[in-house]
Amino acid sequence: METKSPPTCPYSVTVRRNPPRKARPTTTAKSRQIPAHSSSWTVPEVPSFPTEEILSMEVSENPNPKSDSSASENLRVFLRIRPLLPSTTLIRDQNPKSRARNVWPQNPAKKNPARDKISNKKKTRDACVKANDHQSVTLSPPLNLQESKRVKSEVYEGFSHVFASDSSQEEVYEKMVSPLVEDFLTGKSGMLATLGPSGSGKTHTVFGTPRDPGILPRTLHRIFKPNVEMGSEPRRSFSISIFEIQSERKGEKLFDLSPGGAELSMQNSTIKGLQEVTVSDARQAESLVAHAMLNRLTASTNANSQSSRSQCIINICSVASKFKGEDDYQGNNVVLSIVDLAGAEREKKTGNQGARLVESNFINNTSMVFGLCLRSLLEHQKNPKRPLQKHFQNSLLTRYLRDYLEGKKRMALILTVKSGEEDYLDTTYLLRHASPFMRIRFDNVEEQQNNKRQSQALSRNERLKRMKFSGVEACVIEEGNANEDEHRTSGQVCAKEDPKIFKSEIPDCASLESSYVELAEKERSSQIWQNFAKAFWNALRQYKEKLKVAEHEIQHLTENLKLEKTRYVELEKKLEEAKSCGTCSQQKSVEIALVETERNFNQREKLNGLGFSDFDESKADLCSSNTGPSECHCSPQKYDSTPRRDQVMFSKTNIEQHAFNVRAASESIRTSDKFDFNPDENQNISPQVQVREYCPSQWVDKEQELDGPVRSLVVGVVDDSYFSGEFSQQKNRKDPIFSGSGHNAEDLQDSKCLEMDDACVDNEQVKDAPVRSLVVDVGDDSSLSVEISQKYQIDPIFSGSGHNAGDLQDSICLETDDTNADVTDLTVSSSQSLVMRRDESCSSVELDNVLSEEEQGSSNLPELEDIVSTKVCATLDSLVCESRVEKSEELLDPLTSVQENLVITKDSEDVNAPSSEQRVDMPSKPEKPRRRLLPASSVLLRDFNTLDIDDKSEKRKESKGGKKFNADERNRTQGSISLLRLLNHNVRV
Ligand SMILES: Nc1ncnc2c1ncn2[C@@H]1O[C@H](COP(=O)(O)OP(=O)(O)OP(=O)(O)O)[C@@H](O)[C@H]1O
Repeated sequence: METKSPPTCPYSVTVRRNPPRKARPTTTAKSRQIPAHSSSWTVPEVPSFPTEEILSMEVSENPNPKSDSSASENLRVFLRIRPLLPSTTLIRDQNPKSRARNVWPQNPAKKNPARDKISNKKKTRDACVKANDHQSVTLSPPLNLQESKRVKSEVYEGFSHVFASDSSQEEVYEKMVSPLVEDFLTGKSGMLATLGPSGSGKTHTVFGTPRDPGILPRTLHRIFKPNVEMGSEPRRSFSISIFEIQSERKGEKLFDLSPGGAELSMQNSTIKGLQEVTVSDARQAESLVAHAMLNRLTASTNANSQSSRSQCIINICSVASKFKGEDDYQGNNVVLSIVDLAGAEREKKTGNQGARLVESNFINNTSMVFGLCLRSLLEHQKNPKRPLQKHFQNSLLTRYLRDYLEGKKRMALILTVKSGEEDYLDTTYLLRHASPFMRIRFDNVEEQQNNKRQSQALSRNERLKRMKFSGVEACVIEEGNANEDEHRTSGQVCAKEDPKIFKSEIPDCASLESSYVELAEKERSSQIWQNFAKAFWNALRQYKEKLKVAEHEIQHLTENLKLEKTRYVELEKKLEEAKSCGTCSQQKSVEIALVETERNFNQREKLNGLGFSDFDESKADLCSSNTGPSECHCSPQKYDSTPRRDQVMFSKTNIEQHAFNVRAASESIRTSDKFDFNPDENQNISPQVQVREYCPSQWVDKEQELDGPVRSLVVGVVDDSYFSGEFSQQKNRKDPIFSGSGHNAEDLQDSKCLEMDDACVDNEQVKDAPVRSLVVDVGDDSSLSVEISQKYQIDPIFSGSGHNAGDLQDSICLETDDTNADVTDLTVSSSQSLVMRRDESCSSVELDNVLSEEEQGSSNLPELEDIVSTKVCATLDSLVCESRVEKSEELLDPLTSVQENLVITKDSEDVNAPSSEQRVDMPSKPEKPRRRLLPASSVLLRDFNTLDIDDKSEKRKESKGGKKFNADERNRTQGSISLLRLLNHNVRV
C-alpha cells in the first residue's frame, strides 16, 4: 500500500516512542483501518498543539490541594476552668459511702483529715489559673513555687474558647458542642473529647447532673428537638452506642454500657458486639445514657470522690431515613462521638494503691498515648518529612480513634483544669502539652466525607482539562473508581451483617479517604503535566527564536558568499585580461630587462656573446638587425621626465660654461622593414651594438656617464662611409665596451681619431646593412648625442641630446681622410635649429632657438623654461659640415628622415667648439663639466608625445622622396603606427 508521508513541518518535533504495544482490537480501531484498495486516503489532520490552552492555564504554585487554608480547619481546643469548690463539698466527696467502690488501700492522705481540711481551705482561697478572655488564660504558680523555683506566670492563648470557672453548662454546650451538633445534623461527623486531670470536671462537663445537665443530654435534646424551620419532623432515626475501655491486669478490655451490654472486642478499629440502641426521642436517649452512667466504673480517689476509672465513648449515629422515596444523603453514616476520658492522676497526690494504682497507670498511659498521637500529628503537619508515628497502636482508645488522631476526621478538645494552687502542676502540665494541639489542622474533612458527591459535582471544564492531560482513560478510571467506591460502600453496607452503624462507618470512611487520596494524586499529576507543558512550550519558543537568528545569519553568510563569488569572477576576468595582455607585460618586462642589460656589462657580454674587443661587424650587424625593434621598446622605460629635469639642472649649472644640452633621440627609424614592431622578437635584441653607417671621414666618439651604465656612441666618419657604434660603460669604469667598431672609449679618447683601417668596416657591407641609425655622442663632461638614422646611407637623421657645445667641440672628432680639420658647418634644422659650425681647426656649433614655422605647430614642450625640447628633423642637409657635406650628401639618402628631440640650453647659443688640436689635449683638461647623456631610446620615448612622425616623414619623403622610397612608404607608415601604438600602450600601462 502506498502511503503518503505527512508533510514536513519546519518546526515539528519528532517524538520516538518505545515499541508500540499490541493494542486490543477495538471497534473504533477497526473502523479506522484503511482498506488496502483505498488510494484516496488522506492524511488525517494532526491536532495542533494546545498552546493557547496551556498558556491560559494558571498553574498554582503549590500543587498540593491540601495546602488550601480555606478548606482546612484547625483542631478546636476549649478550656474550662473548674471552680474552686468549698471545703464542705470536698469533705462530702470524701465520705466513705461515696467511695464504696474504691478499693483498698485507701488514700493515705486520709490519715490526717485535719491537715487536708486546712489545705483545702487554702486552696479555695487562691486560684492558679484565671481566664484573661475567651481565648487566653494566665497560669500563676503558687507563692511557694514562685519564691523557691522562681516560676513565673504563664499565659496560654489561642483557645477556641475559654470557659471560666463561673461558666455554665449551657454556655459550654452552646459555644462548644452546639456547632458540632449542628454539623452532625447536617451530615458532618465529629468528635468531642475531654482531657484533663482527675477531678477537673470532665464528667461533670459531659454528663452533668440532673439539675445541670451536661453537653450530652443537651445534644440529645437538640437532636430530637423538632425542626420548626422545616415544618415537619425529620425523617431520621438515631442510634446510641456507649462503651468503655477499662484496664485489667493483662491489658485493656471493652465493655458495652448499654443495657444488656457485655465485654466487647476490637478488630481493625471495629468493635464487635457493640450495641447501637436506636432511640426515637430524647427521653429514650437520656434513659440509655443514665443506664450507661450507672454501669461505668468509677472509684473514689483523693482527687475525686467519684473518679472515672475508664474511658467512656458515646456514639450518636444518624441512621439513614427516606423522604418519600428519596435518599437523604446527609443522614447517612454520620457519627457524633463524645469521649469522656479518665483524668490523669498523680500517684503522690491520689495515693492509689493496688487496683487503683493499676487503673491509674492505665489511665495515665491512655492519656499519654492520646497526647502522643496528637503531638505526632502536629509534628507531621509541621514537617511532612517526619513520619506520622503509630502511637495509636498502644491503646484501644487511640486505635479506635485513629482517624481522628491522624487528622482524617474532625474533632474538638475540651481541656478541664482545676484552678486551685494545689493543682498548679497538673494544670501547667496539661496546658503545656495540650495547648499546642490547637495548631493541628484537619484538611478537607468535609470533602473527604462527601467525596462521592464531589466527584459527581466536578465541573465540566475540569473534566475536559483532565481529559486533555490525563487522557480519557484517566477520566474513565476515575469514574470507575467512583463507581467502585459507590458499589463498595453499598456492598459493605449490604454485606454488613451487623446492623450496627458504627461497624459500617469505619470502612466507608476509609474508602472515601482512599478515593480522596487518589483524586489528590491525580490533581497533583495534572498540575505536574501542566507545568511540564508550560516549560516545554517556553523551551520551544526559545529554540524558535534561536532558529530565526541562525537563519538570519545563514542568509547573511550566503549573501557574503555570493559577493565573494562575484569578486572572484571579476578577478578571474581581470586575470584573463592580464594574461591576454601577457605579451605586452612580457614585452615590458623584456624592456626592463633590456634596460638592465644595458646597464650591466656582464649581461651584455652574455647577450652578444662578444666582448668589446671581440666585436665583429658582421655579428654586430646581425645584432643590429634584431635591435631594431628593441630600440623602439627600450624607450618607455626611460621616457619619463627625469632626463628632462636632469637636463634642466644640467643646463642651469652649466650656463656659465656655455654648455648646451643636446639630446637627440631617433624615435622612429623607418628606413627598414625591420623596424616594424614585433614584440616577439625582443628577446634577441642587442641594443648595445648598432651599426648604422660609416661616417666617411671622422670619428665621433665619446663616453657618456650616467648614473648607471654609461652609454656612449661613437660615430666614425671615414671617407665616404659612416661608422656608427655604441659602446657601454659602467660608471667610473675606464674600460667602456664599444659595440660596433671594436674600439674602446679610451682608445678613442686617447687617439681622438680612429684610423680607418681599424675602425672602418667594409663600406659596401655597411651600405647593405639595414640599420640606418647614426648616433653622435659628443663630449667628455658634456656631450652631444646625435643619432642619425639612415637607410641606404642617404639622408641621415641627426638626433642629439643636450650637452654643451664646448664639450662637443672637445669631444667631437670628425675626421676625414680627405678634409681633416676642415671647418665644418653643422646645422641642425629643427624647431630650435642647431647650427654647428666648425672651422678648420675646430668645430663650432651654433644654436638658434628659433622654431621653424613648419614644426612650431607640433611643438609640445613648453614646460621647461630654459630648455626647449622640440622635435627636430635633422638631416645632414641641415646639419652642414662644410668639409664633408658633399660626401655626406652622396651617401645619405635624402628621403631618410628621423625625428629627433633636441634639447638645447638657451644660454648656450654660442658655443665655441675647440679645435681639433685642442681636442687632442682634451683629456689633459683638469676641469670637465659633468656629462649626462641619456640613451637615445630613452630620449626617444620621453618626448614621445611631441613627435609627429607621420607628417614629417611624409613630408620628408615627399620632399626628398624618390621613387625608391615610394615603394616603402606604406611600410614606414605602418611601422610608425605600430610604434606609436606600442608606446601609447606602454605609457598607459
Ligand atoms: N464546673 C463545675 N461546677 C461545679 N462543680 C463541678 C464543676 N466541675 C466539676 N465539678 C465537681 O467536681 C467534682 C469532680 O468532678 P468530675 O468527677 O467531673 O471530675 P472528673 O474530671 O471527671 O474526674 P475523674 O477524671 O476522676 O473522673 C464533681 O463533684 C463535680 O460536681
